[in-house]
Amino acid sequence: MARLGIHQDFLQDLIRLERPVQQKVVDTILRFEQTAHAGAHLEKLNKIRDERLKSIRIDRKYRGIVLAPDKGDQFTLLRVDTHDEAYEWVQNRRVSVNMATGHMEIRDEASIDMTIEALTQVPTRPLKPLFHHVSDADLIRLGIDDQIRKFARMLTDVAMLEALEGRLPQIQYDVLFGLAAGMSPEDVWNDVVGSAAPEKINPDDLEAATRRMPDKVALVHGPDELMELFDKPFARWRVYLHPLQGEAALRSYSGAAQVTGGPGTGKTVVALHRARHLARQGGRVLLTTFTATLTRSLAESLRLLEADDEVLSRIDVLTVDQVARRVLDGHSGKFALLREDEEMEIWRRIVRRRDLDFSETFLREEWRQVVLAWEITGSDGYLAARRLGRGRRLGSLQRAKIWRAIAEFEQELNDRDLRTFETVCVEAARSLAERDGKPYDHVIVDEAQDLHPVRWRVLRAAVAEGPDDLFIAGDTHQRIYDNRVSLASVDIHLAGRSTRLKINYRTTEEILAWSCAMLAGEKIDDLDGRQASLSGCRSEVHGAKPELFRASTKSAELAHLAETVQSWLDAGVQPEEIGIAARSGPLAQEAAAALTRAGIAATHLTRDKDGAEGHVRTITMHRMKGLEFRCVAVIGVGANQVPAASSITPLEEDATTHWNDLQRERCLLFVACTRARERLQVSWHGEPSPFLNLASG
Ligand SMILES: Nc1ncnc2c1ncn2[C@@H]1O[C@H](COP(=O)(O)OP(=O)(O)OP(=O)(O)O)[C@@H](O)[C@H]1O
Repeated sequence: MARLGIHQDFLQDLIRLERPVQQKVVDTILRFEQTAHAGAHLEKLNKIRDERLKSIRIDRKYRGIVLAPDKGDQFTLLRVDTHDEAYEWVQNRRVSVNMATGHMEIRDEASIDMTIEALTQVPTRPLKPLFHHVSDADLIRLGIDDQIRKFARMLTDVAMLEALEGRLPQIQYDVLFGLAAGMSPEDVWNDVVGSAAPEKINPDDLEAATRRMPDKVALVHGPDELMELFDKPFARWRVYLHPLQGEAALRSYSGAAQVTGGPGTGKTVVALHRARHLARQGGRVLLTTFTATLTRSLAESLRLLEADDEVLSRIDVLTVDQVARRVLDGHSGKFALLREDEEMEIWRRIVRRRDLDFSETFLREEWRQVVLAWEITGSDGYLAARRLGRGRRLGSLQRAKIWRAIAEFEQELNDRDLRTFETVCVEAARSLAERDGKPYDHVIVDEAQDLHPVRWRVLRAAVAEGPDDLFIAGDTHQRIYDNRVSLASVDIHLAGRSTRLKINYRTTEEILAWSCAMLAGEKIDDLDGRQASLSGCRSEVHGAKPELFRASTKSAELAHLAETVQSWLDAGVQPEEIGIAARSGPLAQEAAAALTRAGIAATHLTRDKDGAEGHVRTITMHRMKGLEFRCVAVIGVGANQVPAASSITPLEEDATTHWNDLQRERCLLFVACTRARERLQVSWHGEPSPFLNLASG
């Protein structure tokens, strides 16, 4: 039976078509797949360069463009447009196989030929060729074919290359752009070409070429899946998986493994596919992360991915704290949990009573980051502790005083039978470690960068050490809480079982590059004790540059926000596809009120309040994690608001924590900006935040 693959770019176009046209596209595709001689539906086009491109009739006005291979029965739908537009597109295009990646690629062959011709006419000028430093052998190895090589050799300036962006096959353009920017062929190979080339590439076998790119061309199984794909085009991650994503999600590992990568590279998608894969094999799976909001969104996505209730019943989607509470409820019964402000009050009383010259925040962090993180139980251990990650040097006498204060705090919790989230985890980890039977066969962690060591110990103890025990997805550039860990210190050893994803599927290249520039020069550790890197993280989708707006007052900033949101709505963006992020809850709330006053329905999202249908969402930057929007406005990015002064430890109190706090605030802004799919506006009143990348907006 003929199979029709759907190219992902086409799916994006489809969202823009009117509903009745979408329905006709679905009908056409179903008819195509149901007939024995699928080719019979296809029309040959005259005067086109590549005869393997055929047209398919959708209705009187619309045509589809289908790649029909010379042999085989796998076809690929590349485009749907009005008759004239579709014909204009196809006329000059040629499809080929990239000899480095083995993938199918499309170029505007006519424009490239015309440019070569025009350049040949220009009298030679004594300018150095742009690629004088790159040998033909390197160009060929990087997949630059004859036509593009001829073009590349004529260039003397990168602007000439940029003028043909969108007309060259994308990978070949990126290769040349990287070389022109001074990257070595090795770096270009690693960052652009990516994975190892397939062994044997047949330049004429387009069917094999499309099979090698499941993240771009998905073969849909049956009409239901097809309808669903059209109904929920944003959930296309269910069927389009990059080979690296698929491999990371489905392979067997001899022990703990991780997937890393910059924002929007599909780490959560991999975690979801892995959870389903392991549950389908009969395993009891824990899919976990650090906030209840994120678990809710994971659970929803999982239901999109897997319809079988039996498989779903084998997957628990819980925060680590929920897992720990379940364990304790099981053997200690109900217990009282301290809120953070109540806990601070106890520390404050201890500081006053003992007349200490340390703040309550310093003591609490010393307890969390040294005593709990390193499982210190006695004064000897504390006096000898290396206090990694803490910046203030402490003499023996100071340590002794601090230890007395910590012991008093722990005693008070004990006497009053109180627990904090962390102590619940400590007890749960101990209880789990003593058990022979573990509650799970596989533990999958998303947003791993934000878990405290005590939570890691719960997870380590919840699954027996062995093949496929722990699978960890995270990106330390997006760490937005105070928790740092080296996995080896909690007995999780990755031993090189790590995959780094590089293609961002959420954001445009313009938004991604602008946001990444805010982290340039920051030294950020990964979970394995090495330095993390965003190099090579890129998006294949282009769009408008981020817009920066400086207002003189807060009300002028909010008035400008209302104008921007209105212009997005006027352009056809749905209200719920717009997210407004602010550093503080009150500012996010004010933004919702300002929008409402301007006649735009808006809701401020909180732990207990989801956005209503037809409402724009305003959210704190912390709550942006796990969400994404077509259009994002980040507001209040002024020097007085970002970083938030109250979240920064004074330099004189603890220098390391001070710098860590600043880095975390910078990462928080990075997270908020990288939630935008298509449009990003960043605004402030007064002086701009020192983190802002003012240069290239
Ligand atoms: N192979 C793919 N094809 C199409 N879309 C994809 C693919 N992989 C991921 N996506 C989409 O990209 C977006 C980001 O994916 P996901 O949330 O998994 O990334 P992430 O790496 O976990 O992001 P972050 O670290 O920023 O939270 C989602 O909209 C997802 O649907």
